[in-house]
Amino acid sequence: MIYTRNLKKLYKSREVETMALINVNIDIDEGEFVAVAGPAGSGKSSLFNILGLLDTPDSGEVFFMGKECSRLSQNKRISLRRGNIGYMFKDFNLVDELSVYNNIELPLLYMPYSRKDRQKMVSEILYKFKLDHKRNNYPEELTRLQQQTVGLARATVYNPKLILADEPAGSLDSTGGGMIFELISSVNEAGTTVIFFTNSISEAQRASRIIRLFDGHIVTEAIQKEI
Ligand SMILES: Nc1ncnc2c1ncn2[C@@H]1O[C@H](COP(=O)(O)OP(=O)(O)OP(=O)(O)O)[C@@H](O)[C@H]1O
Repeated sequence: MIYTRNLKKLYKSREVETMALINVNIDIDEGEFVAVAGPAGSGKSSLFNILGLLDTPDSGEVFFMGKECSRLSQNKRISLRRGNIGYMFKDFNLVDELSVYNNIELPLLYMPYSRKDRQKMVSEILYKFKLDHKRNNYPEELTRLQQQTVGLARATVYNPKLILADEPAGSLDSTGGGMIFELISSVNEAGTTVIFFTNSISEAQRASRIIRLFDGHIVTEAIQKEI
């Protein structure tokens, strides 16, 4: 599904150079549920952005669905990720001015779906995630768990092949975190590959496999349980 070869990411400012990723090699198969775990500054966001085709490495390669993407133009990366990759962000990233329904519909507006198809897709996911009664509410009227559930609904409404989630429970209490991980697991069980990024080992243990990052390196990989 997605794999990398000798990824390097370097940030340069006038005074300092930071190696955010150093020779990162990962292989993720279709249908896997993988956690990338590491402390602050270990390179998780850099890897999220590169695996999500939002950014490119300074060297090394990224293969997504059989295609090498590290040197693709921005437009080509946009068309490859559109419909294929769903993103969940730590701070939800919902549009405050849009209702729950319109937030979830938003990515579909950039894809070739008719209005009728969009209505069907959004209604189905609202029902599935038990958000139907909130369809006309705005983000500020929701609990944090409901906001993150809308974030997951928006990431999955077009049935992407891969979901990338950056600290999906980072803004939630442990009960809310447990509930969002149950929903993410259900999306994975339905066939979507999931990679989530976390600084919490107990959260990482919800995955089938943990990839540990430390100072831009992969430290160990552990199979947690049979898939
Ligand atoms: N735009 C940038 N300019 C300069 N340095 C950066 C930039 N982005 C990240 N870094 C540095 O690269 C390293 C890896 O950062 P990254 O954000 O990928 O790690 P992280 O594990 O996601 O951390 P956090 O959990 O704090 O978000 C850190 O040392 C960070 O300070």
